[in-house]
Amino acid sequence: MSLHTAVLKCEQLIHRVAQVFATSTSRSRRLGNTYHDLRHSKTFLPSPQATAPRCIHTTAAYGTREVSRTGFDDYEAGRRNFRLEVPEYFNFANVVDDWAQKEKTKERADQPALWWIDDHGNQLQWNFQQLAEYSKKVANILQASCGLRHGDRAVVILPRVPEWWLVNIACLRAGVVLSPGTTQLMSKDILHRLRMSGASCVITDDVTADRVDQVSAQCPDLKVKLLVSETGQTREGWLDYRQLFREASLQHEVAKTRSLEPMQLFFTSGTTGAPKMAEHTHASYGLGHVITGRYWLDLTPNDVIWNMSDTGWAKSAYSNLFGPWVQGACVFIHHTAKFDPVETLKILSTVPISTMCTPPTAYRMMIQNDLSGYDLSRLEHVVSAGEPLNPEVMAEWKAGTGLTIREGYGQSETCLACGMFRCLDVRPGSMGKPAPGYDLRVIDDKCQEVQPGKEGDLAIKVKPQPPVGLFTRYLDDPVRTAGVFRGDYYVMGDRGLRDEDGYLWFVGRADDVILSAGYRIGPFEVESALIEHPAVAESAVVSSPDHIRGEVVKAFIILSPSYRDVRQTEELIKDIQEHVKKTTAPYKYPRQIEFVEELPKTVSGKIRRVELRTKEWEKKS
Ligand SMILES: Nc1ncnc2c1ncn2[C@@H]1O[C@H](COP(=O)(O)OP(=O)(O)OP(=O)(O)O)[C@@H](O)[C@H]1O
Repeated sequence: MSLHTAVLKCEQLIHRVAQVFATSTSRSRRLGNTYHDLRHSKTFLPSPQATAPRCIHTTAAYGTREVSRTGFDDYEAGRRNFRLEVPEYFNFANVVDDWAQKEKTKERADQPALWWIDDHGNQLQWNFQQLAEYSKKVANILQASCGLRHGDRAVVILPRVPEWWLVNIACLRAGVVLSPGTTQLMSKDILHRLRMSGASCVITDDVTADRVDQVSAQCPDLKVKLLVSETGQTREGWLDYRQLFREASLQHEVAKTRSLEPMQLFFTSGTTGAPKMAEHTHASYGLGHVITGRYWLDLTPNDVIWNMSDTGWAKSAYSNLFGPWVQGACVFIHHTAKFDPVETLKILSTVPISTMCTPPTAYRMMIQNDLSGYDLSRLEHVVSAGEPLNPEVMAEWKAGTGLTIREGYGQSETCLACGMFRCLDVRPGSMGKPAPGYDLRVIDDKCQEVQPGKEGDLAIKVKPQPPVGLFTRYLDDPVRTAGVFRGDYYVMGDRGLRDEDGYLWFVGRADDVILSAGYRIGPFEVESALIEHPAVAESAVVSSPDHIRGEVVKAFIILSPSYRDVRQTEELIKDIQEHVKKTTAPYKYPRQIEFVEELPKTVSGKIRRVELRTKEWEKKS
């Protein structure tokens, strides 16, 4: 099947996505701009009509559904009718080119596809035509200057600069397999990634270039280094992206990539141990994220989405690239070193962002502020993923903004596997229902589905067919790959349960579940109870060894600002414990509490309970 006939056979998708996958057109338009001109250019601002429609928040309670604009209105029927057919050849760069073509023919309004700002007041907006053209130049840099060939691998470690998006699309165009990394990586991590991925090229900025140079001699596969300097500097042993960009040709033919050949390699967050390298194909992420963009994010070409994920994680591919652009939406980026809740709220008040995707931690920090002081009326759809979302946080956000946060659940190994889709009545604390195309179940050790209300392993049925979005393997690690499959299932490493109505509830990562005196206790439930206490800003709950119960629940707590100077900590501990006993089943209350200034987190902001637990057990062994 050719690209032209690559069609998503989902009832509601057929018309639209068939157009998206239609022929790409190669065009040539002279660009007089240098890089710096581009960065500071204000090409256009979306007209008021082009911004997302204002939402009238009529949902007084969580129970009310919202009208989905692009996804489905009837969950069961939508799932039943969903088909995602994989053609023999597929390349997402053609989707970008197709939107570019639609802009020319006015089928898509002339509005940004990428809207970028930084902390210094710089702003940039590119439409799909510009994205298509600039990424063709970068594809030529990769092939002609870096000497990369179809199938070669490149590690890309860039902060949230516009070049990250160009390099992503350029790698697709050239058939180069991209492995993204976060700028927080140090030399040792970079060495590990370069070696594990076998990359022949590294693309990075000034800061990380230093770290690469400390280890590059130990990477025999690494042939070429491409510097994307923010300051315009050059560096010995590195190709200069800026210079090459100015000279690169605009003519480029998209590589003919098979749907099932490797496209990207993602390192997992390392929440539970050393990061694993999950391999995805052109189809698994390029096509699989139709579910993310259309059904969960519910995006249209008129939407502006802000996903705050770091460029180094799979989540960025979810909601910063494939999900939005398959729908023709605009990706908004704020290039900043650190998440600042007040700055975030200010941006939401001034930029017409319609859809926000951010982890629970960010919501937890934002609700510490008086939300009524910000005009958040343009926000229409808000989602959360990466960690479980506490119902208390949801309630406070709802009280302050009128908006319901809808959860999504997925991994680097998958696309969105489960979500609180807009057509579903929300149940706070639940992750929603399985995504279209995903047969996500709760199973026991013998691969039998467990009864509603009973805890088990969250697992995706992969036989007779795995869902399109599933990874192919952990690179060069057949043992680990085999270890995550059980019978007909891919076992996700998380524990959960399903209620009578088919909603899924996250209990905890398999390793984080606490076994105390015969009870199984998920940390999330205890943390959700704790955060309802006014003294608790954030917490992490782990097991601690106990000679009678085997293990007990221990909570590490960051106090909220008004409690930081409290002296009677014993009294406060008792009060918090009593509160938990009243809020959830008493056996779950934390018998031990320790107040801390901060919690260990992965660079993607997830709490590393494994670190606290290990220290706890080492301390007492
Ligand atoms: N909505 C959610 N609720 C609860 N947990 C979630 C949610 N979304 C994602 N997660 C957690 O994040 C995990 C996926 O994250 P990711 O692929 O980045 O790697 P990781 O599991 O954090 O790291 P590692 O596998 O290296 O330990 C899921 O398996 C789950 O544990």
